[in-house]
Amino acid sequence: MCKSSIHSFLQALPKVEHHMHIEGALSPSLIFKLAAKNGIELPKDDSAFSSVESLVERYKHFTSLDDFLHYYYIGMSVLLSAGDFEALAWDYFQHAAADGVVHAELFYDPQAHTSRGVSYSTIVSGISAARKRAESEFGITTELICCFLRHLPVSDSLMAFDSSEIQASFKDGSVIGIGLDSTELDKPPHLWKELYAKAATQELNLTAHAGEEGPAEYITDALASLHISRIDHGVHLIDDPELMASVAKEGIMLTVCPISNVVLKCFPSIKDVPIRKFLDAGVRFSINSDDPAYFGGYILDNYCAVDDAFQLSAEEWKSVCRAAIEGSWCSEERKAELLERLHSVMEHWRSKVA
Ligand code: HPA
Ligand SMILES: [Zn+2]
Repeated sequence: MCKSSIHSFLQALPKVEHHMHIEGALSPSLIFKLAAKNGIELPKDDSAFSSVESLVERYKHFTSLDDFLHYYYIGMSVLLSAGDFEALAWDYFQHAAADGVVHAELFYDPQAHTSRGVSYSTIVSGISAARKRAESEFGITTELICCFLRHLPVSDSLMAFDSSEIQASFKDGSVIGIGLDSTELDKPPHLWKELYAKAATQELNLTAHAGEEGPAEYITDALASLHISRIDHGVHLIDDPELMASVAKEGIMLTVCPISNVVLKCFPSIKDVPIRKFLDAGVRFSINSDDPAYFGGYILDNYCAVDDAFQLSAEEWKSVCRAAIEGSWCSEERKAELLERLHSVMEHWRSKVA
């Protein structure tokens, strides 16, 4: 962890989170609690589910994205009622508030719940109750991004997208964009071209996971076929200097998740995550937690890990935070407030170190 004065500076920075799966905030203790409450039997043939401690231990040994996703989908099987989703989201917002998050754009995976018989309104109403409370108690503003699952047939995504409940949540503004997540290898982005074309006609914001485990070509493909304005992860951009220069020039933001990348074996250590290379190449990025309850770190842990590995200057941290605010999908008024807040934190920091 970082030294205490740097830590307090990083804590105070007004953080925006763009890459945070709400189901990835489901802690082992909440999994066991909700499983007991809801009478859900966790797998008996996997000793990882013997106790909270054994599950925490298993999470330290993920071998790949798909190895993690196996546990991610079992974990979320305990979520049944709106109250369960509210408890999950509230757990996240308490961490977010402590870490200095001021605005969060949260992913959720409706297909993973509706396929288990949980209604869409149960998911969204539970998360919304926690969102309202986070805004009134912590001043954290939030948006929702509906993610579609790549391990399922494309036709499933199209059916979900067209469902009256999901359409209603786009129309009433409670959900502002779509994303694409889950298994990446052998699932090239262009397969979801029709889904993204439909979403574009509804003026939804568009993002997709690309170049996490998959190659840089998937980033090219996602930009060309899906017309996304952000790239989730996108770290394999580093393998294609020409593409990197074009992403920098276009100002397309990557939502980078350093601890996730190390835990899921995309890179051997945080030092290998191309943070410094992106800074040098002028690639915009935000720093995010992805699935903090599975990866052992919330957003501030990610900021601290990056600082430990790369020793960013205060000005570099300011530019990371500014890019994150500017790359958000909130109102221009909210962005202006957040930029003002960033300015105040920087002034305060400079007066302390002067
Ligand atoms: O990092 C991720 N990648 C793909 N799908 C996911 N679903 C949750 N987290 C992830
Ligand atoms: Zn993700």
